[in-house]
Amino acid sequence: MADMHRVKPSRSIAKHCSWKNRAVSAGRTPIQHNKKSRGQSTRERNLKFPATQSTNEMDVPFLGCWWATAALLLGGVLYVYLKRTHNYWRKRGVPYVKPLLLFGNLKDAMLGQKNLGEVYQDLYWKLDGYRYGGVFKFRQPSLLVRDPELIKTILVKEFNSFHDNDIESDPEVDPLFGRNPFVLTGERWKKTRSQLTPALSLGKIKPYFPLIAEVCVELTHCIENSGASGTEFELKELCTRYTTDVVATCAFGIRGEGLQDPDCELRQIGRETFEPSFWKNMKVLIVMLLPRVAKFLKIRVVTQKMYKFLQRIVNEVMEYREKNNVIRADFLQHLITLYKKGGGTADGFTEEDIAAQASTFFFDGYETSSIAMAFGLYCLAVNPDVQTKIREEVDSILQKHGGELTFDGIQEMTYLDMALSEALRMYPPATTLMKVCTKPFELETPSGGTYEVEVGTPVAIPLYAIHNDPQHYPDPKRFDPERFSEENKNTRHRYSYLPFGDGPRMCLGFRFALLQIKAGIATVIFNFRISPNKRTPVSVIPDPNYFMLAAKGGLWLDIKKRTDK
Ligand code: HEM
Repeated sequence: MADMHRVKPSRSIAKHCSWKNRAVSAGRTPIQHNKKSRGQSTRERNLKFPATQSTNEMDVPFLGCWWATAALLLGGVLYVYLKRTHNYWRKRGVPYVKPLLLFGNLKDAMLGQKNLGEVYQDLYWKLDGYRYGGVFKFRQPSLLVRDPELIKTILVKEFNSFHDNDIESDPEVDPLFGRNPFVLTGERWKKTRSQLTPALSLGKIKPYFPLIAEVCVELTHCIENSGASGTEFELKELCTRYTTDVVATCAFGIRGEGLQDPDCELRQIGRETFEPSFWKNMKVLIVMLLPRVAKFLKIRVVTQKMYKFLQRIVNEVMEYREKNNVIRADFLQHLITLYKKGGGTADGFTEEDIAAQASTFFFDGYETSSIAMAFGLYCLAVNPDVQTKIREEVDSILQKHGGELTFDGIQEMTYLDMALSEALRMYPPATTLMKVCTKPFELETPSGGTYEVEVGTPVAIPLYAIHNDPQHYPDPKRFDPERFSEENKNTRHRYSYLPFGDGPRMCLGFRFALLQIKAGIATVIFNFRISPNKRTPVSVIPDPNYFMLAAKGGLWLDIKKRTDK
């Protein structure tokens, strides 16, 4: 609470007084200066002039003075510009966290000292006791929302006032990412969302399941045949190779090779985009936090090399299917159907849209899912009793379905569902929802007045902080799947759990994500035993150089073949 500013009328008098005192002491400065200038100013005393000087020689210090004055003036203007917004929340009677001059409240994220989720968690606690408060995204005032009921209002009830995500990408500059529903706004978002939604309903993803099951077989082979020192694996890397292959087969219609070859082309593309590094993180943070700067600097999330690669594979597969009359139950087929219906016109669904939306699957789906799967397995390794319970569930359901991993079987694994929900609570891959106000909206201030959220105001919903708040989840660091039993779920506010967001902009691929993650975890638990080793972190430290949530140093553990099957 130390650096949080609350608006209390009685304090404003004190503030006036200190302001007045400063003005008086400032008034003294010229007098002191005049005293000094009776003789020589410090600057003059430090300058050594020759006994006789021409006027031209005298120009040098004069020029120096000129530049110094200009620099001072410029610095002053910049200072005023950066500082100008700092009164924003105080003037509106909104509790807020005191900003720093350049970074606002995001210094630790921008300097790679803390993960963005942790930065928003710190701000969340500084605003403890309030439903919402003001923070600063650099110099831009933005809202941080704490109260689940208010979150529901923003995401669902008053969706029209918070319609868009706080991110911008120009399709002209970044043709693939610029078409991603996550960055689209207004009518264009609505149209694209309605085109893609049918392909990701529970009924529509059921036919994808045999493709996922094939990758699960590859996953088993991969674990049996590799691993540093035989049994040691880094979970995030292993799970990313799995989700790379699932995306390859379901979204691009090709056989993935990530589990066979960790350096296959699609995995390289993924690494180029997502592997934690200070500069990559900086690029993505600029796109996420300073969308206008990103637009001005023409920063691309999808590099030219990736763009060409993704475009090429989509074109090749389309050509092959066209020539050979192949129709396959996958996401790409859905996109091809949309293209054919739209006639490929600029107004309809174009060829570039096919590549863009197949890439959406890749960019929005594969990394988030591999993070969730890795944390899910980590939680089971360090909680062997839960692992045993899940193994019993998987064994009995597989037996019921003739020893096969099936779509229906996965839906019956209720304890696995509870355990994965708990892992997503503790470690939500997307740590913060970033919305923007699109229509003025009134909020009550703590003093009983009102404040109108202005169009363009960013709104942060800090999922990582809310999911780890003991008020919603007592003893939040304890992994306890029972929190997600039907009975226990009903004891807390629904909007205190949002790993996939909610409302009309909720994650489009959440059903698919849960399906592929559960299939992957069930495969590992059915075939192997997983246990911590010397390198397994006792507690997870979020990687500061990563815009999502990943464990610094990785999630290492042992995976050994089951002998009791
Ligand atoms: C565990 C895995 C995943 C997590 C944790 C996750 C999380 C999220 C979150 C938090 C959002 C923002 C929701 C909001 O603003 O309310 C989102 C949006 C989105 N996700 Fe996911 N996601 C996952 C997997 C996937 C997959 C597999 C796909 C694709 C098949 C996908 C596609 C999308 C799309 C297209 C959006 C933008 C939706 C819109 O703005 O209309 N996600 N996701």
